[in-house]
Amino acid sequence: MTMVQTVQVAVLGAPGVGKTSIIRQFVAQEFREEYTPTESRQLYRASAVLSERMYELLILDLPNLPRYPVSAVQEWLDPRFRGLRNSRVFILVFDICSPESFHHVKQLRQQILDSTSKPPLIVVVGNKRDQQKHRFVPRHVLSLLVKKSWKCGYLECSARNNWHILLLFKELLISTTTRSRSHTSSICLQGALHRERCSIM
Ligand SMILES: Nc1nc2c(ncn2[C@@H]2O[C@H](COP(=O)(O)OP(=O)(O)OP(=O)(O)O)[C@@H](O)[C@H]2O)c(=O)[nH]1
Ligand SMILES: [Mg+2]
Repeated sequence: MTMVQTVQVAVLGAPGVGKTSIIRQFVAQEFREEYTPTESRQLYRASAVLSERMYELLILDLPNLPRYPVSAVQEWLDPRFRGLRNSRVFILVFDICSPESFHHVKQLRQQILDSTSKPPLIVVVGNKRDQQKHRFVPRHVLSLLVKKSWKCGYLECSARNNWHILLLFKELLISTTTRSRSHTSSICLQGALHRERCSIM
C-alpha cells in the first residue's frame, strides 16, 4: 500500500490578506468577493498526489483574535498535537498592496523562530497579485529579502484569479519531501480530491 504523508499547514497573516480565500481556492475552487472575517479556527483537509506520492494536507485557518496566533502556533508546534509526527509548514500571507501586512509577516516569522529550536519550513506568500498596480514595493525586492535574509520561500499569488494557488501547495509539498531528491517537470498535483472541512476540538 502507498504511504500517505501528512503535512500540517498553518496559514497565518494579518486580517483580510486573503488566508481563507487562498485555502478555499485550493480546497474547493471557490472565491468570495465579500469579506467575512474568520471567527473560529477551521481545519481543512485535502489530498494530493505529487510524483506518485500521496499526501494528506491538514490546513489550519485561524481567526485574528487577540490570543492568536502565538498560542495557536505553539500548539501547532507541540509534537503531542494530534499525536502525529509529520511535516509542519507555515504559510505567512501578506497583501502585496499593504506594507503593514508585510510587517506583520515579519513579526510572525520571528515569533515562530522564537518558539522552537528546530526552524520549521516557512513560505511567505504575497497575495492579491491581481492588484499588482497598487503594490508597495517591486516583487524582486521582496523576493530577495525573504529568500536571502529570512531564508524562507517566497511566492506571489491571487486567490481571486486562482493564480499560483496550486503552485504554492505544490512548492510546499516539494519542499517537505526529501530535499536531495530531484524533481522533474513530470510532477503533477491534484488538489482538492477531498473537500472535507471540520473544526478542531
Ligand atoms: N483582489 C483580491 N482580493 C482578494 C484576494 N484574496 C482575497 N481577497 C479579498 O480580500 C478580502 C479578505 O479575504 P479573506 O480570505 O477573508 O482574508 P483573511 O485573511 O482570511 O481574513 P481574516 O479571516 O479576517 O483574517 C475578501 O473581500 C476577499 O474577497 C485576491 O487575491 N485578490
Ligand atoms: Mg479568514
